[in-house]
Amino acid sequence: MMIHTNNYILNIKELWDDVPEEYLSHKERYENAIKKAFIVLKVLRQLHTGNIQITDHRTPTNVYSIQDGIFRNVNPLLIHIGLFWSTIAAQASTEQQAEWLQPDSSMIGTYVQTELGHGSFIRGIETTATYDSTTDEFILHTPRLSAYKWWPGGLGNTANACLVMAQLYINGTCHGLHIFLAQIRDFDTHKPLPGIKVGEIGPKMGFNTADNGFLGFDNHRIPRTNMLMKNVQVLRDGTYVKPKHDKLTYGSMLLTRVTLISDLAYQLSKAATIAVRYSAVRRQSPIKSNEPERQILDFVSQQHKLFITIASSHVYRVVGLWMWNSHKRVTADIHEGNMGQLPELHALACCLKAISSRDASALVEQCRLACGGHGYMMASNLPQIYAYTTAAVTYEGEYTVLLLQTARYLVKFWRLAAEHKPLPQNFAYFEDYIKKNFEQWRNSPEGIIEGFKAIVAGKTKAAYDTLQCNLRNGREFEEAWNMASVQLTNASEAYARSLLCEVFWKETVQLSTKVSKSLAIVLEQLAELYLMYWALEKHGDLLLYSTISRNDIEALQSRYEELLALIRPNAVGLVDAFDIRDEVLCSTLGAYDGRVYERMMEEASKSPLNEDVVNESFHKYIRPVTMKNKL
Ligand SMILES: CCCCCCC/C=C/C(=O)SCCNC(=O)CCNC(=O)[C@H](O)C(C)(C)COP(=O)(O)OP(=O)(O)OC[C@H]1O[C@@H](n2cnc3c(N)ncnc32)[C@H](O)[C@@H]1OP(=O)(O)O
Ligand SMILES: Cc1cc2nc3c(=O)[nH]c(=O)nc-3n(C[C@H](O)[C@H](O)[C@H](O)COP(=O)(O)OP(=O)(O)OC[C@H]3O[C@@H](n4cnc5c(N)ncnc54)[C@H](O)[C@@H]3O)c2cc1C
Repeated sequence: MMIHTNNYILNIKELWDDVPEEYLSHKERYENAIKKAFIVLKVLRQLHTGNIQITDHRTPTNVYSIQDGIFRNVNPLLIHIGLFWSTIAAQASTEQQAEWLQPDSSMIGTYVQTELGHGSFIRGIETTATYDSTTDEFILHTPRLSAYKWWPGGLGNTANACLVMAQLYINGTCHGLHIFLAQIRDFDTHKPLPGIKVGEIGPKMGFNTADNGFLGFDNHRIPRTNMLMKNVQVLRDGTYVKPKHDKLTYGSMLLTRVTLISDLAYQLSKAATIAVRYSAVRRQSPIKSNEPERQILDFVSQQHKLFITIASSHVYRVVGLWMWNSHKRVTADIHEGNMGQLPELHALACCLKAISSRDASALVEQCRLACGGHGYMMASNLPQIYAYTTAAVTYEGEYTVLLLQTARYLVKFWRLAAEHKPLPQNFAYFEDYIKKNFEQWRNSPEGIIEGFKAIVAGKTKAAYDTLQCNLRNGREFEEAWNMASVQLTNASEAYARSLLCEVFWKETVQLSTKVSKSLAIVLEQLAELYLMYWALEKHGDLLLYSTISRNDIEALQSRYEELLALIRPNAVGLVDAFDIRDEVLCSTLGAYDGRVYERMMEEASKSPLNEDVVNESFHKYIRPVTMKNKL
């Protein structure tokens, strides 16, 4: 059947709510979401098997992105689709994949790693998987309350299987964390299997349809062949065959961190679309007293809040793709047995995931504030986008924890530089910094990129020197590291920013040669705006670590303001170009037709509090008090 999938999905009536989901109870929201999730899953399966064919080259992406509109919150099958299948595909042996990755499988799975007691420090995970060679089984066990799994999406009510991260024990020896496939509910009745305690963790700031759950095992047995065995094996006699790299088990986290960058770009484009369109419709105060009220988008301070959001969405789209391609290359190398590029990929993914999620949530919040009071309405959809985006600062590796991973990588190269040992080309600037080979400041994108590299070098040096000083004062390495951790995270943050600036600028310049002259001009303006914005934000660091002067900063400020004016006429066109349908934006403020006030009134009329002209609480509670002496 040849179908244009977007229209197909848009026409499935059950996927679209008459009553906004905010008016539903926690339970009703889940039930509504799960109904929709299985309609979407069916469409995805039909796409997979070719029963529905793609007539639009962008369709696979759109099926996923349109889910934001269908669920407004989160698809309870997000982890089933996004992490369960991908982890099996990446970490299970060929035979396991053939058995488990069937399109008509009965398994609805999730990725179960975090525990009540441990999320960031995963070596501290307490769930055990003990090999019993007499029965050829692993025994999964939750030894205490803190070992209960806590958080996995879809675990509460939906999943009947999961990939569980547990400490592997063979003959009393702990071999560390490994991943096991465990069935947790009966496929037919959906009742928890004996030895399984499973449930949902309750309402959260966002992710309220994600069905996050808890799970405990009471000596639950699974076949030995349920350990994911692509990179590591346990043989029938209990022999342990080590992986080629001891962090390959962490591969799903690495992949998700990479994919999140593009997802966050998309969330930013939604927030920018809403806030820019609203700012073009909204008029408040004249600029000159004798003039009519102006579109709020004409206020330069409003442009300052919004254009960086448009630019940042492009940055994370470009850098997300760049990281995706790096991940593909490194994974292909790993298949060939070459692990050499893995540490770099991990270091990049950590800091870029941390900064992209932090930037995205700060900018979404900025867009919400830029819409004034109306941005606070759920019907603007900005609160939901914020709640979704800010969760990404924590999940898949908490912000600070990930920056500290990247800091390990930076410190290694600084040590090489300090000891005058050879450095890879991409860290040659560390040596320049040590030799004080400072470039003369240039007020240009290239100059700013060099300036950011000087900040990375300067901050890494400061952190490294503090670390060494702590060591000289007799501290043990881990303690010295903890004492330097504020400076270490600062160095990582600067490193991420320098990467973002460099990759975005270079890719934009390259892209500009392939598109029309007029488009190239706008793309370069956005890229330049991004670099100028961050140079001005970090001007204190530039003064500390580069050769920039006060005059240079003033010139940067003027150019930045010039760019705001240049971008203003294209602002609405730029967000229209994100091409996000009204059904996905779900925003009274951001719809394409600009009927903001009409839509707000239409949404308000859906409030159950408007169902009765006089609410019954008046008779029960208000009237007895207000009319007490008058009756
Ligand atoms: C679009 C999808 C939407 C998704 C929806 C949301 C779903 C959310 C799901 C989740 O949140 S799942 C749970 C995610 N949990 C985490 O991310 C936990 C974060 N913690 C960690 O990753 C680790 O604990 C740690 C912080 C990396 C430390 O691990 P560990 O204690 O084992 O490390 P060390 O022994 O200290 O060794 C560090 C050493 O290892 C290297 N390394 C660490 N991770 C990786 C990796 N993934 N790949 C490659 N290498 C890795 C690291 O570079 C260090 O190397 P050296 O410096 O020692 O050379
Ligand atoms: C919406 C959502 C969905 C999730 N989905 C899943 C899922 O599907 N599957 C799953 O397994 N998990 C999931 N998680 C769990 C998530 O991965 C963890 O919450 C996350 O890894 C952070 O761990 P934590 O909660 O233990 O935070 P903690 O590590 O306790 O962090 C608390 C504070 O301690 C600091 N801190 C901790 N360690 C260090 C350190 N070494 N150095 C410096 N500071 C430190 C942190 O910076 C932070 O400020 C989800 C979480 C959320 C919010």
